[in-house]
Amino acid sequence: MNVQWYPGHMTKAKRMMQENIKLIDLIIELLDARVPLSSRNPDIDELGKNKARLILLNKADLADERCNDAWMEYFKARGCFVVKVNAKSGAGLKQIQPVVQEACREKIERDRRRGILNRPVRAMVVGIPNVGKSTFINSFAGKACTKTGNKPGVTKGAQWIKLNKQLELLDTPGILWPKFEDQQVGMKLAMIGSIKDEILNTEELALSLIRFLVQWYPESLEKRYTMADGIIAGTDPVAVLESVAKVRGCIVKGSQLDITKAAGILLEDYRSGRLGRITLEFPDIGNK
Ligand SMILES: Nc1nc2c(ncn2[C@@H]2O[C@H](COP(=O)(O)OP(=O)(O)OP(=O)(O)O)[C@@H](O)[C@H]2O)c(=O)[nH]1
Repeated sequence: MNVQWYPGHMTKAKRMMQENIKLIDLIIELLDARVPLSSRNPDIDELGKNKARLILLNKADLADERCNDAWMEYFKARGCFVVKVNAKSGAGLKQIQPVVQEACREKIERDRRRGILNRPVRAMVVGIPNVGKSTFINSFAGKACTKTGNKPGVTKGAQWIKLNKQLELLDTPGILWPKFEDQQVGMKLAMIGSIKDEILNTEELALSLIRFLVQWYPESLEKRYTMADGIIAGTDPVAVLESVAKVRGCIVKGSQLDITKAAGILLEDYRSGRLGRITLEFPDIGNK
């Protein structure tokens, strides 16, 4: 499956980010905890060089907790500051502030040496579409925050959300487009729902997901669809998808199975977490 999307907006978004990056001290990079490598755009390393960086493993509630811990270790071992969060419920957000202080220690000390005291750290949230940037900004900023509006010397239109005395957030997140050179990356991003289904072959995608689940999380299929003995063990993904269609009553024209509908149901069950907490890539063995 050849996954391509959004080509027209990329240049504009990148230019906006380049402008905004000049204004900030810290980049808060959101990754999807289910696909931390595939949801990462390496351009950020170039765009954000000389800036402090904090990685947030978002949607941690949808990912396998053991894998979350392994990914935390992976990023820490590479010298990154990392926190796992659920931007939707707010879980993990309290741990961010102290890590921000730590990530920006150099800047804070530099300010102090120059006699600048208490200048807040300015941060920008970046990430691929649908990773949870707006949700994060809203829940992290909460209700108590105030928008500080335009400031002199700052690009017109840049709005800052004052979170507390130590931290201000740019209210417009930076959108990074994922890299599709590797088709596996495109597939995984499609599985988590970051690519519009209209441009995909959902049956092919569902079959790929089934192949993965049969290998790594067979119990998730057994539990959700109470499948007959042997279907999952048989490892024929088509048989599994047909079984989903039967269990969910996806029938057309009297008795024919509606495989497209079953594929949609399976993908939605995965994306929403109804299949359980499932991570699609793991640090030790790469493409799981
Ligand atoms: N389960 C879960 N869902 C989340 C989490 N964070 C965000 N979401 C959901 O993910 C979807 C996308 O979130 P957004 O905040 O719109 O993502 P975005 O990165 O701003 O998206 P773009 O505007 O497309 O760039 C929404 O349905 C959110 O409710 C999370 O931590 N856990």
